[in-house]
Amino acid sequence: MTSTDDNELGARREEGPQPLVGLSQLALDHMEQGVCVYDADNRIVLVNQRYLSLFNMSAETVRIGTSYRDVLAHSASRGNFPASELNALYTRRVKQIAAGQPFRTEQTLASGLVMSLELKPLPGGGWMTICDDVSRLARLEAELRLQTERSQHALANMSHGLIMYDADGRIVVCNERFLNLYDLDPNIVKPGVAHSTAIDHWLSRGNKADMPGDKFRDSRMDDVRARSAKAVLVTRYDGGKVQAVSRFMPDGGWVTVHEDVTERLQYEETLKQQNMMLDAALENMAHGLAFYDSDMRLRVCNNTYRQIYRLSPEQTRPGTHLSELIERSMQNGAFATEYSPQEILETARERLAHRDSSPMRRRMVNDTVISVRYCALAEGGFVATYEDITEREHAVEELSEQYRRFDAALNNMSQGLCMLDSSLRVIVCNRRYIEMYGLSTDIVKPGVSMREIMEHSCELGNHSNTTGAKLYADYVERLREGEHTLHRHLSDGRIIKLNHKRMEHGGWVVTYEDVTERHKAQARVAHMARHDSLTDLPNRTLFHEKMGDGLNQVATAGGAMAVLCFDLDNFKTVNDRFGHAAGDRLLRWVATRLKENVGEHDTVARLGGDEFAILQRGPQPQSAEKLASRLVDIIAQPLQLENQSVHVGVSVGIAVAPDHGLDADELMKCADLALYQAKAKGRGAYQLFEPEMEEEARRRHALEHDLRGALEASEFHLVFQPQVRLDTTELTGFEALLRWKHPARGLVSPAEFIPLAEENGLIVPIGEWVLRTACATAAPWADLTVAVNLSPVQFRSRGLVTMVTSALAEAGLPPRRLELEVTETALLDDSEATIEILHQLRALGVRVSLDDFGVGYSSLSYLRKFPFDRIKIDRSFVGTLGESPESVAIVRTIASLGSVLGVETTAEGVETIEQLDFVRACGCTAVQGYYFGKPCPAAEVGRAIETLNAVRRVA
Ligand SMILES: Nc1nc2c(ncn2[C@@H]2O[C@@H]3COP(=O)(O)O[C@H]4[C@@H](O)[C@H](n5cnc6c(=O)[nH]c(N)nc65)O[C@@H]4COP(=O)(O)O[C@H]3[C@H]2O)c(=O)[nH]1
Repeated sequence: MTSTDDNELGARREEGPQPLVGLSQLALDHMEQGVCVYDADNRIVLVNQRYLSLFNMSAETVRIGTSYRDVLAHSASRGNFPASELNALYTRRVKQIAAGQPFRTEQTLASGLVMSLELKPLPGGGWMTICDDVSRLARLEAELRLQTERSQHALANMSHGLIMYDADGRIVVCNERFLNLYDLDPNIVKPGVAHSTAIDHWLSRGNKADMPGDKFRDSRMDDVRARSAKAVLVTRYDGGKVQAVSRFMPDGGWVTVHEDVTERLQYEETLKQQNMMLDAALENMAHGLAFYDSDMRLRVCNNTYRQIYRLSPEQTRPGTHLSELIERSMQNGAFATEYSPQEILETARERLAHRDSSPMRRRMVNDTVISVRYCALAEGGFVATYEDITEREHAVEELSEQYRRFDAALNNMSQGLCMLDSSLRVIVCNRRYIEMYGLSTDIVKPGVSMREIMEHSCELGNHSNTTGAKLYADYVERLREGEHTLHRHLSDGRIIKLNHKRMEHGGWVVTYEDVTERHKAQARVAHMARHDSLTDLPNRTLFHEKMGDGLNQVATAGGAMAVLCFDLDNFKTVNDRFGHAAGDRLLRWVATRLKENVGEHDTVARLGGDEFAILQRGPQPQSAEKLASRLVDIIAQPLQLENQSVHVGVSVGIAVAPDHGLDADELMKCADLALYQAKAKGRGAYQLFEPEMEEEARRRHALEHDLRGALEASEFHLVFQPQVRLDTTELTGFEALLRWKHPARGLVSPAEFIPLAEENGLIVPIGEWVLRTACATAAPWADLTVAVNLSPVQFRSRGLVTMVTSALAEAGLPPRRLELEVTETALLDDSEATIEILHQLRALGVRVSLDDFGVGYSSLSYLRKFPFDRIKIDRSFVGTLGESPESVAIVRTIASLGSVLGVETTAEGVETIEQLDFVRACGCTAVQGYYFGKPCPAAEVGRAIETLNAVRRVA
């Protein structure tokens, strides 16, 4: 107590027995609790120091006699509670005290102390308050709570299962891991549950030990009783393994920790297996293996080692020194004689000292070669490996040989070859490759990149208009596409074909082939496929393509295009007379004339034989007609062949797109029809297609169709025209002329149907009918001849001579009364063969005359080749005698020619007395014409004979 208090207490002492007050006060002052006693008027009668210090109150203010209200006011002023609550607090407390029941309350003071206050009414009035600092308790409690939480947390998060029992064998605590580990029910396994119950539940969940359940339970109980802390291995319901270890506590309880050892056991098992396998592998290794310690003493070796060195297991006991091993194996005859034990040992020492683990060869007996390596170990000692490389050495030798062969093959290949790795660096390349590009062997060698090679190749000038970098970039791009072939056009004109094939393990094999010649040949073949070999003009195929293109252009862009079809008028004659070489020259000459007369965008083609065609753009048909006219004139010019001047002409048919169509075939057909007409007009003419020509063609077709049935339908008959000797006006015979009386068309002119029959070959059967009918008709005529026309086509058909023989025999007509009329055209086709036939006919005794003489080109040469009995001067000359001096000259010439050759000359088409007189004056020996008689049916021949005889008599 303070001195101030002493004064106060002194005053009190006077009020009571001193010894008691002093002791009480002393006791009060040493109390842990604060005490303050109030009288019934709520004034302090006793207060201890602890009370004042707990509330941080002044002894001057709070002392005996101080009212409770003042005490509270002072406490509020010390910040122990808000002053605003003073009245309310005072009133409430006083009321509670007045209720006569003790009560407790807690108050947190300004100092932070937590104060427990007990207010108790005192018997006989008054009351007291006992204050206790409960702050430490509260702190302890909080700490305890935290500790407990941490423990629980640790327990819950333990990786092992944990269960704790008390001395009575009841569960104190177990963690969740424990429950999960064995799939236990937390409602069964919980604090307070007996050990045996927990074991039963554990067993019921499918967990087991390596003994029956009952036995296991008993064994566990025994362990507890014996406080045996042994580890038990149990099997979980899912097959997992758990190790349980119990620890006994001083209070009699125990804790068991359960650890899931499934993986550990598996790992250990695997390790065991691995070790076993390693042992087995070591023993069964193809390589010999031996471990030595730092003293070069053997620690372990395998069987292969023993076999290589011919050592027994006894001789290779651990601890045996390497030198001993070497000596023993030498004694056992393992080594070839070239080695000494010291040498081998020394080598081993040196290699180990230098940590040289490179392989070294050891020759053993039987030509076996062992590769030995010493490999020093970090922890001391070394491992030695021994590999039998005999086979490998042989293989290497073989491989070297193969490589030499491969190298020879590679360098003797006609193709270049380059093997590239996946980063396009050269693995190997051959000589041909280097030569092909003229590369330097200093640059192109294994390891060089394709990029460097390309740069080098560019520097050599192999590739124009590019750089090595660009070339390489393009190359890489192409390789991305995979295997491919590409063609490099080198600046010297060569073409190199590069073929890229992937290699199995990455990289490329590239072959290089000089395909320049092949390309040229292919180009030639391609050119030949579309060009005529003789003239080098486009052929029919290319012409059609070009025509297609041209027509497309006309269809899309407008304009016009003409197709001109050319046919040489006299080609066959030239070919026959001068031979094929001359014919070829003629064709080339024509090709040149055509080419030099067309524009650069026009196309000249040879369609075959003597057929040519031109595609011409420009205003049409004017351009085409102009061109045709010019070419007709040019080709009509004489040409020197075999030192002779030859005349050929050309006929031209023209069709124009779009006027005559836009279809190639259609247009060609139109040009052909026009050509047909041009030829019909006479030689050396051109003709523009006219739509009527189609009609004409149709008509011709219809006529042809009817003609085919005419013979069978007996629509033919013969008429006979008299032939008269001029000097005596004697009737010498008749010319048989064919007539076709069509049921609908009426009489069709031979001039119309004979060419048609010749075109389609019908002339052969028709001609036979004519001959047989003429012979049969003439047979009864007394000594008169019958002249029958033979078509050139009949000469080409086989059996003409036989047929004539048969007709004569059949009719009983003496051969000398048959005269066969042939035209020059028959002689043109295949003159040699024709002349041979004529000789055969002559040999039969038949007379042969040359018809329509004067209109051909080579009459004189034919006259030399065959001795005709008669020359018939074409009626065109006779008909124009009055107006054409040329005709006069021709008739005169032919007549005098006949006279010189001793051949009869018949003037055809004599209609008038003037013509008769004239041809007589010219020296013709015979005539035929309307003057002496028109052709008459067979029935009228008798009368004609009579009439002519009468005329003769008159003459
Ligand atoms: N204007 C006129 N014409 C006269 C005169 N004298 C005769 N003629 C006609 O001239 C043609 C003479 O026959 P060709 O020169 O052999 O010419 C023949 C001949 O090349 C051919 N031909 C007729 N019959 C046959 C035949 O059986 N076989 C063959 N292969 N061709 C025949 O048809 C051609 C024409 O025969 P045709 O029309 O019968 O015409 C006949 C005849 O009627 C005359 O004074 N004035």
